[in-house]
Amino acid sequence: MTDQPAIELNNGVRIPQLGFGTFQVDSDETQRIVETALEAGYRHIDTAAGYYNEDGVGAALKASGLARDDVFLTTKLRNGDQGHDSALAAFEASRKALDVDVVDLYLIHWPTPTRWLAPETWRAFEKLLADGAVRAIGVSNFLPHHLGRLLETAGVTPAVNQFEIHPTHQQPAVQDASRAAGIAVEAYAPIGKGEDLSEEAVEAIAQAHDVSPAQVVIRWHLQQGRIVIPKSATPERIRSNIDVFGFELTTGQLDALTGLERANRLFPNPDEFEASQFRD
Ligand SMILES: NC(=O)C1=CN([C@@H]2O[C@H](COP(=O)(O)OP(=O)(O)OC[C@H]3O[C@@H](n4cnc5c(N)ncnc54)[C@H](OP(=O)(O)O)[C@@H]3O)[C@@H](O)[C@H]2O)C=CC1
Ligand SMILES: O=C(O)C(=O)[C@@H](O)[C@H](O)C(=O)CO
Repeated sequence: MTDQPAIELNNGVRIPQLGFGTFQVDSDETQRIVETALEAGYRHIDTAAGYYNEDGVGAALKASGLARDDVFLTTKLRNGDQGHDSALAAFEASRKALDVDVVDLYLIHWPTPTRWLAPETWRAFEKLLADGAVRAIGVSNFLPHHLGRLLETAGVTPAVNQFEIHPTHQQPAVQDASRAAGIAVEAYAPIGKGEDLSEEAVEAIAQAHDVSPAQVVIRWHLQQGRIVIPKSATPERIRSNIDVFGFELTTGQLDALTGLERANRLFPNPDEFEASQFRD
């Protein structure tokens, strides 16, 4: 493992704080960009059954020649596979596609509150954890009331909540509720799908440090203790997005970025997103 910051999860497992996202990339391209990412030094890859590219991630891992223990792999359960037995079957399919024995972090992708199958899904996740098939279990897109509802019946507290956080949409109440429950906060769409990079404050801070706007925003997440998983399919950006350990933002610069909040949601509201994520 390269010398990068890690966060200790609530069960003692350590996750590299900076990871690499793979949403909206097909399998072949995923293999190429994950190979580039691993060469650049990323040791944490984020995928999902619903991205239909887990096999590309697995192929890149094999091709890299890195030891399995040196790379932290996260995948997620598709909404349509929630339920106890269906989650266990879907996990086996993900494990096969990734071509690994153990997944480091397995997430319930969305709460799907109308169907609300989280309690029985979570029992399956707890079994996978007890069996050693996964090292940590968590959730994604859970708002405070979804966390509260899950915790009423959960035996194991989720290790991670992965949700949308970038300068123009930070969801402070979700961050606070997650942390208060001992759940690590992981930022997805961390640079606002690229859209937050043209904010004047971001550009000014980038100029001051002679770095890119993306490096500034990634650094803002890291200095605030969040796990962060930027995606890029562009080799130069893949490399520069991890080159963020040679400068530090001042408190004033952190505050200026936090001041960009304007509830600018780019992904669905978790209270409304019930899509199965099946392809057909
Ligand atoms: N749990 C969930 O529901 C969700 C999880 N995720 C996860 O989070 C990851 C990251 O989120 P994502 O939605 O991909 O968005 P990001 O915020 O990571 O932004 C990705 C976009 O920014 C561009 N970009 C990347 N680096 C730079 C740079 N240095 N300069 C300029 N533009 C740049 C990319 O372009 P290009 O690729 O062309 O370089 C791409 O268009 C996902 O890939 C996925 O793994 C995301 C959404 C939902
Ligand atoms: O990227 C993800 O992980 C997602 O779950 C979402 O992008 C979701 O699948 C979607 O497509 C929202 O429109």
